[in-house]
Amino acid sequence: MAIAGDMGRENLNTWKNKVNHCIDEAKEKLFLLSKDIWSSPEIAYEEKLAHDRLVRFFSEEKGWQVESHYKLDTAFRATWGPFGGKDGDNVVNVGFLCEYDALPGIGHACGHNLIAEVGAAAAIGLKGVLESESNSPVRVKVTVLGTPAEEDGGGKIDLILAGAFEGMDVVFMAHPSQEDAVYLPDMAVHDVNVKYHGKASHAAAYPWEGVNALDAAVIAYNNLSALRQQLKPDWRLHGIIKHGGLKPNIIPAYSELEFYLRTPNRDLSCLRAKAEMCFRSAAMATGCQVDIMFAKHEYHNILRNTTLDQLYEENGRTLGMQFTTDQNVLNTPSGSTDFGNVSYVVPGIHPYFYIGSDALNHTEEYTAASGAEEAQFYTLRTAKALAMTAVDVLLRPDLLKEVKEEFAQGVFCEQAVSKSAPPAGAASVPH
Ligand SMILES: NCCCC[C@H](NC(=O)CCN)C(=O)O
Repeated sequence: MAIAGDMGRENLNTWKNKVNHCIDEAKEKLFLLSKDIWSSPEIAYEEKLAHDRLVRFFSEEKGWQVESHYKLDTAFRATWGPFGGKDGDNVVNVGFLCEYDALPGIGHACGHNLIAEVGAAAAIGLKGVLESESNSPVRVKVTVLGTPAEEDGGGKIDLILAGAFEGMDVVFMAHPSQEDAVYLPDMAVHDVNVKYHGKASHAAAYPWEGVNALDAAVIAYNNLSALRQQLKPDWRLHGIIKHGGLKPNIIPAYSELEFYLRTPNRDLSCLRAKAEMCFRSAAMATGCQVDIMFAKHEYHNILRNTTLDQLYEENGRTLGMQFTTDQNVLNTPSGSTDFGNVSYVVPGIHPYFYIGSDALNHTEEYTAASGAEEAQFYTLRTAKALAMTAVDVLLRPDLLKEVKEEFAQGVFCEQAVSKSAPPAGAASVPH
């Protein structure tokens, strides 16, 4: 790949070193930011303190235009630039995403405080080098988007629909994990909430008068467990009973289930239809009424951009990252993310990073690891690799074009696959 105009490899390296220097200079305030978010965990769409803390962080930095409550109550946007290039040049808008929602009950067990820190650090690093190198060959704008509600709901999808990603050329974020990995296969997911309505009665004196909603939930749960054997190995179906009654001697008049349905690509219709039959048949068996409510948004799988992946990997290696080569890890579904939907509207990457602990995400041990000082080295190293990748995109001519061409091709192929899939609905469920 060529390197911009008269800017040779040496210049590219100078820029990258400067990015790293700027991030290192800010490390104390970045740790404070992350620690504050970690100390007051808030669940999806309720991240008021995290929102305020991030807004304060960018307001205290020079030169950022900060919009609090940007399109969503707990979203924000901070922009800097355009800067460099020549008046009238096309502006390259580089986006960094911050997540900051926690899980109910166990705090920042997925390390989203570190995701916020990575986004902030990478943006500061990129701005720092652009400011200090007055000879940027391209006109650049840096956008930080605070995206709430990844664990539940899909804040990024709300923001896509509200136009928040329009005009962005490329977008970066990274997610804490057990290893450094440029890409792990995140799956499409659709959440479903199911309510059974029965009839209460004295469970010993006149049980025949009751209609047992807990039985419906249990039958549905078992139906889905039986279905699991017939699913493809890389599909996932799992859930909880959220409400199962009030007391053993009251036949439960109400029960509630919450399930996640996941497949490796965007077409969830087959799994959705199969699950729906499991829920409905449980209602029939018990005589309950059932309400099946699929979530407003489906998350898509991540559309990969290998051009960006390779750059990130090269940059990560220069910083000492050892990317996993374990095929089990690389090929096993790693959950889901609303970044999947972003990856279909803007080219981007969502690498995973080691945080200095073998604890597994969504455990109390991971919560502890996400708040520990030991995670800082790895978090800032990840931010550096992302910002260095942004530098590549800005300084190497034709690279952005390549990134965009791969993106367009990927979207086109995915659409072709979706169109050839059978229509959604129970009638199309294969046996
Ligand atoms: N409501 C469904 C969203 C679940 C998102 C969650 N995300 C992560 O764990 C991030 C790592 N991929 C999940 O997959 O359960």
